[in-house]
Amino acid sequence: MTARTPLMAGNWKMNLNHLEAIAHVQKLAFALTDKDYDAVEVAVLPPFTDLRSVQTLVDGDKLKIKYGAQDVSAQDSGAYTGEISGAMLTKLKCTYVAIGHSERRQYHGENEEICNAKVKAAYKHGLTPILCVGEGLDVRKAGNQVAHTLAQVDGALKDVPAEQAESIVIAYEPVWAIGTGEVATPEDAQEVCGAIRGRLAELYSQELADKVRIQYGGSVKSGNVAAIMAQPDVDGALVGGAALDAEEFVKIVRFRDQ
Ligand SMILES: O=C[C@H](O)COP(=O)(O)O
Repeated sequence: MTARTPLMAGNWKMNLNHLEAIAHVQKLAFALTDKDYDAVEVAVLPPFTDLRSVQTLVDGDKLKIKYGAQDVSAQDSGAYTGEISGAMLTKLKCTYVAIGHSERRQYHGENEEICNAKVKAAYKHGLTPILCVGEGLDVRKAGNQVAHTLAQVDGALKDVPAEQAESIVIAYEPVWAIGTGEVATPEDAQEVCGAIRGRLAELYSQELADKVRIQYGGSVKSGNVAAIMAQPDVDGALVGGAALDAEEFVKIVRFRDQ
């Protein structure tokens, strides 16, 4: 089995303007040490309007924090008002881009076909997708969380070759746990994250599946992160609300101390 470096990513959603973004990243940079970066990869996903400020800070101070966007257009360029292309994000030296977050699926009608096109667009432009998947409460109550989530994985990875898919990050985010304070139990997280790894092995190979990082997301906090990270198929967290508090996010990065 390949050792997977945990990825702790803060998804700021529609919070923090570009000035607040600078102050926030400075706080993270001040607190995080080489010891932290040796153990964990740390990333932030600010709103589009913050990315240039974050890039300037990260470049200027040679920070080890990675960053990325919360969405990307499936198109390369042209008459797509309001869209941001992968090339634009690469130009800003983004590493990651979240694709198919449940809020994009819920409020912007993003389905498997769109997520698949966005995954392909991300790879085309040299970005690493953080593909977000996960079931809503009705599906969970019916006990169909694994089948539902695996169908999302299948759809988003359709015709994506192994040499690209091996670098993907998949974030399992049960929708009922997002922003609700109702975190999945470690066993719930492991059940679905393990099934995702199993599906990657079927779609590609066990070797590829063992390389892919699978995050859990949904009400992650410093108080619950250690138990979730102790699960064998959980390789990081996609953190929403708690990532807006720099001190709390640093504690999450230091999950081994909690
Ligand atoms: O992308 C992050 C997730 O939506 C989790 O958000 P949350 O930590 O506020 O529950």
